[in-house]
Amino acid sequence: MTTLTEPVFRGQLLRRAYGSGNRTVYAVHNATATVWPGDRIAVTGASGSGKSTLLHLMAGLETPTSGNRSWPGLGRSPDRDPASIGVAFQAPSLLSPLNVVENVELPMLLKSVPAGEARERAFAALVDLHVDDLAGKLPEELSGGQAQRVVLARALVSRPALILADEPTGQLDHRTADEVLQVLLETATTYGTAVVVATHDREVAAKLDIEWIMAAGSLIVPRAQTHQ
Ligand SMILES: Nc1ncnc2c1ncn2[C@@H]1O[C@H](COP(=O)(O)OP(=O)(O)OP(=O)(O)O)[C@@H](O)[C@H]1O
Repeated sequence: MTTLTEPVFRGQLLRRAYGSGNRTVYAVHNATATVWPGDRIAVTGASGSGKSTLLHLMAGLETPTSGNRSWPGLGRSPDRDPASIGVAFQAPSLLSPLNVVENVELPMLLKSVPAGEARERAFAALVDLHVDDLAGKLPEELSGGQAQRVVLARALVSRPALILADEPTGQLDHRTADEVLQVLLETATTYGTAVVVATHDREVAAKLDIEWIMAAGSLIVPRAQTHQ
């Protein structure tokens, strides 16, 4: 039976290799870490150090070359229920035929939330992220920063147990970045959501409680997080 005291993610000696032979790159090398409900984690490190690959492994979107991972606190694997993890990744991920509000309500409809409630919650998330005026627009009509906020609204709206966000404020001005991070953290507090944010921005990292550092594929985490 699932209890609230189980981690939402556990990875042990996770590796992800690209290429083969002497061209093999270990984007992530022997990463071991645990995420507990409500954790607020920044993943920092230089460009190319493996932050995005780590988040993709944690989301179940990449298969590890070796190592084990599990999501005990989610009750089931994200392979079977994609809506239980909210993801906000760098690659354009909004569905192009759907407008903004339809994109944001989609994870809830997949979870069988009634359509009226899904629409209401989608609007509320857009209001929180100051993009409700864009509700009827198509993804191709959005700027990079607007799309980033819509993707974040979609990640938050189904109140997942775990949100993984890759540079969620990378295309935003300073003030908007602060507001967006605030919304993310408030939502996390309200719903006990664990948040893992990959970022280059020291100010963003300073607002989170725990720092994981990626260095050339190796993950350095606070000691307490490797032994639980
Ligand atoms: N699909 C892929 N095929 C081959 N190599 C890849 C692939 N994805 C990532 N890599 C390599 O793995 C390493 C880690 O990449 P990753 O995107 O995870 O780093 P990052 O820390 O997120 O970088 P950035 O901060 O620039 O987004 C890099 O050397 C990259 O070139």
